[in-house]
Amino acid sequence: MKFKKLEISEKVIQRLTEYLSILKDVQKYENEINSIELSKIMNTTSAQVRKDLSTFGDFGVRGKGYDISKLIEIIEDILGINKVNNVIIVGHGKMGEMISSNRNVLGKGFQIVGIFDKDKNKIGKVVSDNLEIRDVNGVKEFRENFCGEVDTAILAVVKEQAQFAAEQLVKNGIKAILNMTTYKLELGSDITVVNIDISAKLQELNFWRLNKEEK
Ligand SMILES: NC(=O)c1ccc[n+]([C@@H]2O[C@H](COP(=O)([O-])OP(=O)(O)OC[C@H]3O[C@@H](n4cnc5c(N)ncnc54)[C@H](O)[C@@H]3O)[C@@H](O)[C@H]2O)c1
Repeated sequence: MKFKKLEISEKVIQRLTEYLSILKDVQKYENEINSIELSKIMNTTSAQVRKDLSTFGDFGVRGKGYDISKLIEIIEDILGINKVNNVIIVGHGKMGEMISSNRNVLGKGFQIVGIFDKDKNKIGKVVSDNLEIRDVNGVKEFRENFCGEVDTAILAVVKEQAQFAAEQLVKNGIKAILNMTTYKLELGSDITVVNIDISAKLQELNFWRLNKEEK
Protein backbone atom coordinates (compact mmCIF):
# COMPACT_ATOMS: atom_id res chain seq x y z
CA MET A 1 0.00 0.00 0.00
CA LYS A 2 1.30 3.52 -0.81
CA PHE A 3 0.72 6.45 1.52
CA LYS A 4 0.56 10.02 0.25
CA LYS A 5 3.20 12.29 1.81
CA LEU A 6 0.77 15.18 2.19
CA GLU A 7 -1.59 13.06 4.28
CA ILE A 8 1.03 11.96 6.82
CA SER A 9 3.20 14.29 8.86
CA GLU A 10 6.91 13.72 9.48
CA LYS A 11 6.16 13.61 13.20
CA VAL A 12 3.82 10.64 12.76
CA ILE A 13 6.57 8.70 10.97
CA GLN A 14 9.08 9.69 13.67
CA ARG A 15 6.67 8.44 16.33
CA LEU A 16 6.08 5.26 14.33
CA THR A 17 9.79 4.44 14.55
CA GLU A 18 9.63 5.11 18.31
CA TYR A 19 6.58 2.82 18.70
CA LEU A 20 8.51 0.10 16.90
CA SER A 21 11.51 0.39 19.18
CA ILE A 22 9.28 0.34 22.31
CA LEU A 23 7.19 -2.58 21.05
CA LYS A 24 10.34 -4.62 20.44
CA ASP A 25 11.39 -4.06 24.05
CA VAL A 26 7.93 -4.78 25.49
CA GLN A 27 7.61 -7.90 23.32
CA LYS A 28 10.25 -9.56 25.49
CA TYR A 29 7.75 -9.86 28.37
CA GLU A 30 4.24 -9.12 26.98
CA ASN A 31 2.09 -10.27 24.06
CA GLU A 32 -0.36 -7.39 24.08
CA ILE A 33 -0.31 -3.69 24.84
CA ASN A 34 -3.07 -1.09 24.94
CA SER A 35 -2.89 2.52 23.87
CA ILE A 36 -2.72 3.77 27.49
CA GLU A 37 0.34 1.63 28.29
CA LEU A 38 2.00 2.58 25.02
CA SER A 39 1.27 6.27 25.57
CA LYS A 40 2.83 6.19 29.07
CA ILE A 41 6.11 4.80 27.71
CA MET A 42 5.99 7.30 24.83
CA ASN A 43 5.22 10.17 27.16
CA THR A 44 2.17 11.12 25.11
CA THR A 45 -1.61 10.60 25.29
CA SER A 46 -3.51 7.43 24.46
CA ALA A 47 -5.61 9.47 22.01
CA GLN A 48 -2.40 10.39 20.17
CA VAL A 49 -1.33 6.74 19.97
CA ARG A 50 -4.75 5.66 18.65
CA LYS A 51 -4.77 8.54 16.16
CA ASP A 52 -1.25 7.76 14.91
CA LEU A 53 -1.89 4.08 14.44
CA SER A 54 -5.32 4.57 12.89
CA THR A 55 -3.61 6.63 10.14
CA PHE A 56 -2.47 3.32 8.72
CA GLY A 57 -5.43 1.05 9.45
CA ASP A 58 -7.57 -0.45 12.17
CA PHE A 59 -5.22 -2.67 14.17
CA GLY A 60 -6.42 -2.65 17.77
CA VAL A 61 -9.10 -4.86 19.28
CA ARG A 62 -11.55 -2.79 21.33
CA GLY A 63 -11.00 -3.35 25.05
CA LYS A 64 -8.03 -5.62 24.42
CA GLY A 65 -5.37 -3.48 22.83
CA TYR A 66 -2.81 -4.41 20.24
CA ASP A 67 -1.22 -7.77 19.52
CA ILE A 68 2.44 -6.70 19.82
CA SER A 69 4.03 -9.06 17.29
CA LYS A 70 1.30 -8.27 14.76
CA LEU A 71 1.73 -4.53 15.31
CA ILE A 72 5.53 -4.86 14.90
CA GLU A 73 4.94 -6.72 11.64
CA ILE A 74 2.55 -4.00 10.42
CA ILE A 75 4.86 -1.11 11.35
CA GLU A 76 7.86 -2.86 9.74
CA ASP A 77 5.75 -3.33 6.63
CA ILE A 78 4.73 0.37 6.62
CA LEU A 79 8.38 1.41 7.05
CA GLY A 80 9.46 -1.05 4.35
CA ILE A 81 12.00 -2.76 6.60
CA ASN A 82 10.48 -6.23 6.47
CA LYS A 83 12.75 -6.70 3.45
CA VAL A 84 16.37 -5.75 2.82
CA ASN A 85 16.89 -2.31 1.31
CA ASN A 86 20.15 -1.66 -0.51
CA VAL A 87 22.04 1.49 0.40
CA ILE A 88 25.22 3.10 -0.93
CA ILE A 89 27.52 5.44 0.99
CA VAL A 90 28.85 8.43 -0.93
CA GLY A 91 31.86 10.05 0.70
CA HIS A 92 34.05 7.72 2.75
CA GLY A 93 35.75 10.10 5.15
CA LYS A 94 35.39 10.01 8.93
CA MET A 95 31.57 9.96 8.83
CA GLY A 96 31.27 7.48 5.94
CA GLU A 97 33.76 5.19 7.63
CA MET A 98 31.94 5.39 10.95
CA ILE A 99 28.81 4.09 9.21
CA SER A 100 30.46 1.46 7.02
CA SER A 101 32.52 0.07 9.89
CA ASN A 102 29.55 -0.15 12.24
CA ARG A 103 26.70 -1.76 10.34
CA ASN A 104 24.55 -1.86 13.49
CA VAL A 105 24.02 1.86 12.93
CA LEU A 106 21.74 0.96 10.01
CA GLY A 107 19.50 -1.39 11.98
CA LYS A 108 17.09 -3.93 10.50
CA GLY A 109 16.17 -3.78 6.84
CA PHE A 110 19.21 -2.05 5.36
CA GLN A 111 22.50 -3.22 3.89
CA ILE A 112 25.40 -1.29 2.43
CA VAL A 113 26.10 -2.61 -1.03
CA GLY A 114 28.46 0.05 -2.35
CA ILE A 115 30.85 2.75 -1.13
CA PHE A 116 31.87 5.66 -3.33
CA ASP A 117 34.33 8.50 -3.08
CA LYS A 118 36.09 10.87 -5.44
CA ASP A 119 39.51 10.64 -3.78
CA LYS A 120 41.89 8.67 -6.03
CA ASN A 121 43.88 7.62 -2.94
CA LYS A 122 40.81 5.93 -1.48
CA ILE A 123 39.34 4.39 -4.64
CA GLY A 124 40.21 0.69 -4.88
CA LYS A 125 40.77 0.23 -1.15
CA VAL A 126 38.83 -2.62 0.42
CA VAL A 127 37.03 -1.68 3.62
CA SER A 128 34.67 -3.52 5.97
CA ASP A 129 32.81 -6.60 4.71
CA ASN A 130 35.01 -6.74 1.62
CA LEU A 131 33.47 -3.69 -0.02
CA GLU A 132 35.79 -1.82 -2.32
CA ILE A 133 35.66 1.98 -2.38
CA ARG A 134 34.57 2.85 -5.91
CA ASP A 135 34.89 5.96 -8.04
CA VAL A 136 31.83 8.15 -7.51
CA ASN A 137 31.58 8.49 -11.29
CA GLY A 138 30.69 4.80 -11.42
CA VAL A 139 27.39 4.99 -9.52
CA LYS A 140 25.24 4.65 -12.65
CA GLU A 141 27.11 1.61 -13.93
CA PHE A 142 27.09 0.06 -10.46
CA ARG A 143 23.31 0.47 -10.15
CA GLU A 144 22.71 -0.96 -13.61
CA ASN A 145 24.81 -4.06 -12.93
CA PHE A 146 23.69 -4.68 -9.36
CA CYS A 147 21.28 -7.56 -8.93
CA GLY A 148 18.56 -5.64 -7.08
CA GLU A 149 17.30 -2.11 -6.62
CA VAL A 150 19.72 0.53 -5.34
CA ASP A 151 17.72 3.72 -4.83
CA THR A 152 19.06 5.05 -1.54
CA ALA A 153 22.31 6.86 -0.74
CA ILE A 154 23.86 8.09 2.48
CA LEU A 155 25.55 11.36 1.57
CA ALA A 156 28.66 12.00 3.67
CA VAL A 157 30.78 14.26 1.48
CA VAL A 158 32.17 17.61 2.60
CA LYS A 159 29.47 20.28 2.82
CA GLU A 160 30.84 22.25 -0.16
CA GLN A 161 30.36 19.22 -2.41
CA ALA A 162 26.95 18.19 -1.10
CA GLN A 163 24.67 19.81 -3.70
CA PHE A 164 26.88 18.78 -6.62
CA ALA A 165 27.27 15.21 -5.37
CA ALA A 166 23.52 14.92 -4.69
CA GLU A 167 22.63 16.18 -8.17
CA GLN A 168 25.01 13.63 -9.69
CA LEU A 169 23.39 10.88 -7.66
CA VAL A 170 19.93 11.92 -8.80
CA LYS A 171 21.10 11.99 -12.44
CA ASN A 172 22.34 8.45 -11.90
CA GLY A 173 19.01 7.20 -10.61
CA ILE A 174 19.17 7.66 -6.82
CA LYS A 175 15.74 8.50 -5.41
CA ALA A 176 16.33 8.87 -1.66
CA ILE A 177 19.16 10.56 0.22
CA LEU A 178 20.05 10.44 3.88
CA ASN A 179 21.89 13.74 4.06
CA MET A 180 24.62 13.67 6.71
CA THR A 181 25.99 17.05 5.62
CA THR A 182 24.67 20.32 7.01
CA TYR A 183 23.94 21.62 3.50
CA LYS A 184 20.24 22.12 2.72
CA LEU A 185 19.93 20.18 -0.52
CA GLU A 186 17.69 21.51 -3.26
CA LEU A 187 16.44 18.65 -5.36
CA GLY A 188 13.29 17.80 -7.31
CA SER A 189 10.11 16.96 -5.44
CA ASP A 190 10.38 13.35 -6.60
CA ILE A 191 13.53 12.94 -4.49
CA THR A 192 13.20 12.14 -0.80
CA VAL A 193 15.75 13.73 1.52
CA VAL A 194 16.10 13.24 5.26
CA ASN A 195 18.70 15.34 7.08
CA ILE A 196 20.71 14.12 10.06
CA ASP A 197 22.50 16.73 12.10
CA ILE A 198 23.89 15.68 15.49
CA SER A 199 24.99 19.23 16.26
CA ALA A 200 21.48 20.62 15.68
CA LYS A 201 20.04 17.90 17.90
CA LEU A 202 22.54 18.80 20.64
CA GLN A 203 21.50 22.46 20.38
CA GLU A 204 17.86 21.38 20.73
CA LEU A 205 18.78 19.20 23.70
CA ASN A 206 20.68 22.04 25.29
CA PHE A 207 17.75 24.41 24.94
CA TRP A 208 15.44 21.95 26.69
CA ARG A 209 18.06 21.22 29.35
CA LEU A 210 18.43 24.93 30.10
CA ASN A 211 14.68 25.49 30.11
CA LYS A 212 13.59 22.44 32.04
CA GLU A 213 10.94 23.23 34.58
CA GLU A 214 11.74 22.15 38.13
CA LYS A 215 9.36 19.48 39.41
N1 LIG B 1 25.33 14.46 10.47
C1 LIG B 1 26.13 14.79 11.46
O1 LIG B 1 25.69 14.89 12.58
C2 LIG B 1 27.54 15.10 11.12
C3 LIG B 1 28.57 15.03 12.07
C4 LIG B 1 29.87 15.29 11.63
C5 LIG B 1 30.11 15.61 10.31
N2 LIG B 1 29.07 15.70 9.43
C6 LIG B 1 29.21 16.04 8.03
O2 LIG B 1 29.51 14.85 7.31
C7 LIG B 1 30.24 15.20 6.15
C8 LIG B 1 31.49 14.37 6.10
O3 LIG B 1 32.30 14.69 7.21
P1 LIG B 1 33.68 13.95 7.43
O4 LIG B 1 34.19 14.39 8.74
O5 LIG B 1 33.50 12.48 7.17
O6 LIG B 1 34.56 14.61 6.25
P2 LIG B 1 35.84 14.02 5.58
O7 LIG B 1 36.56 15.17 4.96
O8 LIG B 1 36.57 13.12 6.52
O9 LIG B 1 35.26 13.08 4.40
C9 LIG B 1 34.59 13.55 3.29
C10 LIG B 1 34.77 12.54 2.18
O10 LIG B 1 33.97 12.93 1.07
C11 LIG B 1 34.71 12.72 -0.11
N3 LIG B 1 34.15 13.57 -1.17
C12 LIG B 1 34.21 14.92 -1.30
N4 LIG B 1 33.52 15.32 -2.38
C13 LIG B 1 32.99 14.19 -2.93
C14 LIG B 1 32.16 13.96 -4.06
N5 LIG B 1 31.74 14.95 -4.85
N6 LIG B 1 31.81 12.70 -4.33
C15 LIG B 1 32.24 11.68 -3.55
N7 LIG B 1 33.03 11.85 -2.47
C16 LIG B 1 33.39 13.09 -2.16
C17 LIG B 1 36.14 13.09 0.26
O11 LIG B 1 37.07 12.54 -0.63
C18 LIG B 1 36.22 12.47 1.65
O12 LIG B 1 36.62 11.13 1.60
C19 LIG B 1 30.52 16.70 6.24
O13 LIG B 1 29.61 17.36 5.43
C20 LIG B 1 30.32 17.01 7.70
O14 LIG B 1 29.89 18.34 7.91
C21 LIG B 1 27.82 15.42 9.83
